Parts: sequence; structure tokens; C-alpha cells
Amino acid sequence: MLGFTPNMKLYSLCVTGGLLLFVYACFYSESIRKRHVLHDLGIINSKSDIFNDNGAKDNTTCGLLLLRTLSSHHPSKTRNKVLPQGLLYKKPSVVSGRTDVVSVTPWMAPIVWDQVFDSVVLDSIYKQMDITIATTVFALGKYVLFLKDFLHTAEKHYMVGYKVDYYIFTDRPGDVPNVTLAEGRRVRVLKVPSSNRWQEISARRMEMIQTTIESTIRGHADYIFCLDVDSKFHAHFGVEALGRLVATIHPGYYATERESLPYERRPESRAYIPFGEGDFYYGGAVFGGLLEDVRTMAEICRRNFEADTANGIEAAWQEESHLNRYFTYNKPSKLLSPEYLWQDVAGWSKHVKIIRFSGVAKNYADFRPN
Ligand SMILES: CC(=O)N[C@H]1[C@@H](OP(=O)(O)OP(=O)(O)OC[C@H]2O[C@@H](n3ccc(=O)[nH]c3=O)[C@H](O)[C@@H]2O)O[C@H](CO)[C@H](O)[C@@H]1O
Ligand SMILES: [Mn+2]
Repeated sequence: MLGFTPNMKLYSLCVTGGLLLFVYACFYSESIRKRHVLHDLGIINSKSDIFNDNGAKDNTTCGLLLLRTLSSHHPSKTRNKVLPQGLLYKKPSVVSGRTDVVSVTPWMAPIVWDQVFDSVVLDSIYKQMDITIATTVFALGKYVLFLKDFLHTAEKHYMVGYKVDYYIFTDRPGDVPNVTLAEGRRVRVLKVPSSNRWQEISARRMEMIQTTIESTIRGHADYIFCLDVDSKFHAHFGVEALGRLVATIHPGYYATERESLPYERRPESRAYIPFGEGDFYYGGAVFGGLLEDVRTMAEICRRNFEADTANGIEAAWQEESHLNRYFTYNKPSKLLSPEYLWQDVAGWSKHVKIIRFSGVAKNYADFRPN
């Protein structure tokens, strides 16, 4: 048996100890470096604190969080709601307010109705963040005719005082009207192929939203809203609508029983929602959120839509059906009431005291390609 001399033992002990120290030092400096990167990105508040998704302090998930955060580009400037000192505003109440509508979902997401928010407070908080809101509108074929009123009324009511980049997807770039925009607001025209099926135009929006976020919008905006073009703004539509993942309750079904919601009911479709499930019926005409949350949603709806196409099935309401399926199992963090998505033809409702955005009455045959 080979034996160690005392000198050799001491030598190997030193080498092992040295190695261990070296490994520890590497690990420690890497962890410090990660913390500095996080700090530089504004993701942690001090160089020794790290917080999980719920804002709770977390000392264990540094590497994981770094990976997740870097890959999801969370805009840190939208995290904290900092109110400037000295602002005078109406005292909020917890015992009086609107009682005719519900303003929170069972999963604790706010539902935005008139009178539940204070724009003085919200604007004081959001103005300091210097955010940009990307806004996508598709105007293919004759739908370019809706752009003028859409943009004109948006400049009057939509995110007024904030930076807005309108991304207009069209097959007729020459017909995009010239509308004067307020400072900090821009139009970007993106040429897309024409289609002779309106169902395809409507549904392919998901794919284009996903790919345009990846190729063009990422790094240039904090939030995104995706809106139908055949609509006009009629009243304030501001930062109260911003959130991580924002869905809008469809005006046609806000008081409808669950079993009568027009979800896709065929189990063969990837948009299938079984009877007994689902919360609300959401409109495909207004949705939004943080760029990465909307990107993920758009990608999943697009994949499911494409899988359906490959199986020879088209969901009842195209991408709107897939959107409803997504929101059923991936709960939106904020819901907009039908004030934010009305239809001119719908008349008045006692719950909707103010109409902010509404689809214009149109003769479909005059505008759609099929
Ligand atoms: C209020 C609401 O939730 N509306 C939804 C509803 O019908 P709508 O009847 O509102 O559908 P629509 O004809 O407005 O089409 C949706 C959008 O696709 C674009 N487009 C459509 C056709 C065309 O030739 N050119 C063009 O650019 C345009 O941006 C339009 O706003 O159902 C659609 C899917 O079936 C979409 O989910 C809509 O968002
Ligand atoms: Mn529409």
C-alpha cells in the first residue's frame, strides 16, 4: 500500500484547500457581478437586496431571476408607483364608491370603470416614468379609410401627454393619411401582404404583433396596446388602462351567462373552452400590457391558430377565440370595462356612463374583401 509522508499530506491538504478557496471566490464574485448587473438594470433597489415577482425579498433565486429578467426585458421604470410629495388630490374612500358594477375579479385584478380611478394621482405617478406606449393598428384593404378618424380622435383622447408610437400595418402605405401628432408621438408604417379573407387578416394580427415586438418594438417601448382600426375615441383613455396583461370585456356579452358566451366549443380546436369554464368574454379589438407579456400571449394564440389551420379548423371568432382561451387560463392582471370597447350600434347602457372607444357602424360588405 502506498503511504503518504507527512510533507505530502500537508502539500495535498494545501492544494485541496486552495482549490476550494478558488472555487468559492469564483462563485462569490460571479454572484456579486450578477447583483451589480441587476442593480445597473434597476431591477434591485440596493446592491444587497433582491425581490421576487411578488415584490417579496428573495435571497435564493439570484441566477434564475437574472436569467428570467434579462430574457424578459422587464422595464424596471414601470415597477414602482412613486407619488411626488405635496400633491393635493381627493381622498380615496374604502366605504363609498360605485356599487352598481364590480371593480375587481375573483383573482384580484382591477376592472376599470369610470369613477374608480383618479387621473390626477395616476398622471402624477406615470408622468415621471417617461414611458412609451406602442400601439398597433391594422388597416388592410379598405380599412385604411378608418385610419384618419382613428388617429385624429386618438390624438385627442388616447394616452394624451405620453409618448405613443403608432405602428400601422397596411398593404396600402400610400393611403395612410397625414395626421398631425402631438410632440413625442410618431407613426410608423409597416407594409404587409394583402389578403382576400378578412378572417385571415384579423387572425394574422397575432403573428405580426409577436414578430414586430421581437424585431422592431423591443427596446423602444414599455407597454403595447393592440386596437381595431374601425373605431374612434370619444373620451379619456389613459394610463389607468396600463398593466402587465390587459384584457377588455366585450360590450356584447358583459351581462351574459357563462353558458351563452360565444367561446369556441369544439374540443378539436385549440381555442376550446369547455362549458362550465371561463370568466368573461373578451374583445379582440383592445388588448395590451407589458411588451413581453403581450409577446408571449400573441405567440401562443398564433401557434394555436396555426395548429387549428393545419387540422382544417378555424375557431368561431378567429384570434378572438384564441385570446379568450389564453385569458381563461392565463389570467389578465387588469380588465377594462366595456367603456373601453363599445360599439356605436349598441346604444346606451346604465352601467356604461362614458364611452371611451367605440367601433363605428359600418356595412361589412363595403369594407371586407370577402
Ligand atoms: C369589437 C371586437 O372585439 N371586434 C372583434 C370582432 O370583429 P369586428 O367585426 O370588429 O372585425 P373587423 O372587421 O373590425 O376586423 C378586425 C380588424 O382587422 C383589421 N382588418 C379586417 C378586415 C380587413 O379587410 N382589413 C383590416 O385591416 C382591422 O384592423 C379591423 O379593425 O371579431 C374579430 C375576429 O373575428 C376581431 O377579433 C375583432 O377585434
Ligand atoms: Mn372591428
